[in-house]
Amino acid sequence: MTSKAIPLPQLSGFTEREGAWYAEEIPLADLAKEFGTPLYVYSKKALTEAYQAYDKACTDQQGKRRARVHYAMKANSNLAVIDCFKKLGAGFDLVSGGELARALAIGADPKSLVFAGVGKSATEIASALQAGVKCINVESIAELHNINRVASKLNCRAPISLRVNPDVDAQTHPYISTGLKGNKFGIAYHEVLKTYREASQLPQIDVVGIDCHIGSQITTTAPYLDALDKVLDLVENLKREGIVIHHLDLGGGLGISYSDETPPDITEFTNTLLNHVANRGFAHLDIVLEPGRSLVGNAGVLLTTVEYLKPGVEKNFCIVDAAMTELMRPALYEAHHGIVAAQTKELKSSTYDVVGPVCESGDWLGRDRILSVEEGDLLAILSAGAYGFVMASNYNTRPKPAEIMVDGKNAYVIRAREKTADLFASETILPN
Ligand SMILES: Cc1ncc(COP(=O)(O)O)c(C=O)c1O
Ligand SMILES: N[C@@H](CCCC[NH3+])C(=O)O
Repeated sequence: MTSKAIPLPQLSGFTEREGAWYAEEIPLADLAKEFGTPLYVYSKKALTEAYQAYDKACTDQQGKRRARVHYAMKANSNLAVIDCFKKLGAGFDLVSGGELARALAIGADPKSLVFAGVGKSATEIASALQAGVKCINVESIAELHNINRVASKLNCRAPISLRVNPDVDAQTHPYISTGLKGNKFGIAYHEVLKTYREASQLPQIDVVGIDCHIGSQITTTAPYLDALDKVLDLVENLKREGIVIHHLDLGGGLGISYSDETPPDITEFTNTLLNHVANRGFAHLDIVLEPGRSLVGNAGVLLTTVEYLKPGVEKNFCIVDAAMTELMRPALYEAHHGIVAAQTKELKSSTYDVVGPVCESGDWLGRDRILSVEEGDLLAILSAGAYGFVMASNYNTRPKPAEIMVDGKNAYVIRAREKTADLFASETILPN
């Protein structure tokens, strides 16, 4: 039936009732029938609850706001998803001109936007300044000077913070660790004070904040507190030098449970960080949080149909119609996602590697899964709401799947399935 050996994550938007899996009030099988597979399905309830947990923890008992959530839309940037968060009161963390365009397309307040990224182009910097974003998080001295030049050309001032690389081990997968001195992100800790001094002398630059983001899928608070202490030490030193910091951006990175991980819950995590800031005497700062995965990861599943069962010499393969092109995380990080049959069947179970049709041996979605399935059955790949569709590709000329948002008994197409002909519509062949 399911991969019994490995626990499934706790989900609020997706439940099993009498052997059938539902997205809120709709059986997954009905969604697959109506919209086809592969299919991304998101639960509005699940992402709303996650946001509200952050929002509540960001408000003190007197109702005073202690921090603001700027959703890191890189995790899932579908307009319907970001619009839900905007309506709930979120700002956004951006990493490209494309994400800026998405935020502006849904009418986000530019003053709710922070813009990070190691390689912002002059065009992207200009768009952010023209839009009037809250802050550009600067990741190198060279970028700082480029921002100053662009602001000078536009005859405006650029609000900036420096992204500190605190050299703290987030104890996560090496590909998604960002706060170690060997990572490309942020300004080396020992160079931060010097760079702030330089920034404060530049004619078009306004120093407004300080920023730190140490990685993703982090399951303990200890590395956050280590990084926070280092950042607050810098804020103290800057104050002594007369450089005033107005906001403190603590980044994102809180992990979710894909199977048996036990990250702190959103409330505990947020309280621990904000109480630490307050205990060190910095509660007056405007505090920014940039969660991505913890808001959407467990609010989405990827539905896929079993094409063939292929008994192998060493392994049995369950070949499905989704692939690494739809969900790249297993191929890229050997990431685990729970996989369940959308409808339980009384069949003999077997152990399978769940694989896609793509022409790569790395094209797998789950390994050694115990499943009771036959051809044509529907599987749900769990915890696929973050870094799922956004990392999809058209490799092997595969159209990207549709995305659906479920709200109670209603399902909405929030992105239509791509059409094969559109994939090469902008290509041209030589005249002869
Ligand atoms: C600057 C920045 N902020 C926030 C995030 C969101 O991280 P997560 O989805 O792990 O919460 C990321 C991604 O790691 C990031 O690079
Ligand atoms: N894509 C990564 C997270 C990257 C976070 C962005 N810095 C994942 O799927 O886990």
